[in-house]
Amino acid sequence: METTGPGAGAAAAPAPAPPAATARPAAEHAVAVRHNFETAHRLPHLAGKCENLHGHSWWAEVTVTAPRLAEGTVVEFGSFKAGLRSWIDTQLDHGAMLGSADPLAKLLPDHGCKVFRFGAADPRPAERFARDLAYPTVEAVAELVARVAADLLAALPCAPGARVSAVCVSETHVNTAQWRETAR
Ligand SMILES: Nc1nc2c(c(=O)[nH]1)N=C([C@H](O)[C@H](O)COP(=O)(O)OP(=O)(O)OP(=O)(O)O)CN2
Repeated sequence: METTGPGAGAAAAPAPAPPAATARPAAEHAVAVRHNFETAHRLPHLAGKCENLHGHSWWAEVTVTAPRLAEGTVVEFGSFKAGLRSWIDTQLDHGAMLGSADPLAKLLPDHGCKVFRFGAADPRPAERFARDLAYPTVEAVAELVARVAADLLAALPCAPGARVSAVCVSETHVNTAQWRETAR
């Protein structure tokens, strides 16, 4: 009978635990695109000067992240930018972003003005992205752009696991808001 060697005496050491299913990769790739738009907004729920209809030169930066590349890219810049720019220019640029409860949201379109409504119970197709966002604060605009960008990305060829992970929107040189992905 064998009395020495592996397996004899003390119990075998437990096998190392497999990586947790939720483990994040050690590194990821991220690309970002920017676009600007000239758009008015009004925040009647905030006291002060933002109750006035006023305009800003807005910038939006959208970051797309993926754990690995496909054909060397996360997503091809040109096609992603084309979709993002087209949506922003059509829906927001040289228009006004207003809460649907704002009387101007009814008045301005009656006078031929371009209006994008936040919190609309009867949204146009593009306004559905902002249906649960009551007023066009910078924070809400960042969340809107994140939803629009995710919708555009879903229709494009891109790397496996590619997703919109962050959006930064600025209304002035000193006022910015970031939307960031948390749970995955
Ligand atoms: N958390 C938020 N606060 C404010 C928002 C917002 O979207 N989210 N928006 C505004 C107004 O839109 C306003 O245009 C900006 O206000 P404010 O920074 O106070 O105004 P100025 O740009 O004139 O300020 P400076 O002093 O010139 O920096 C308000 N708050």
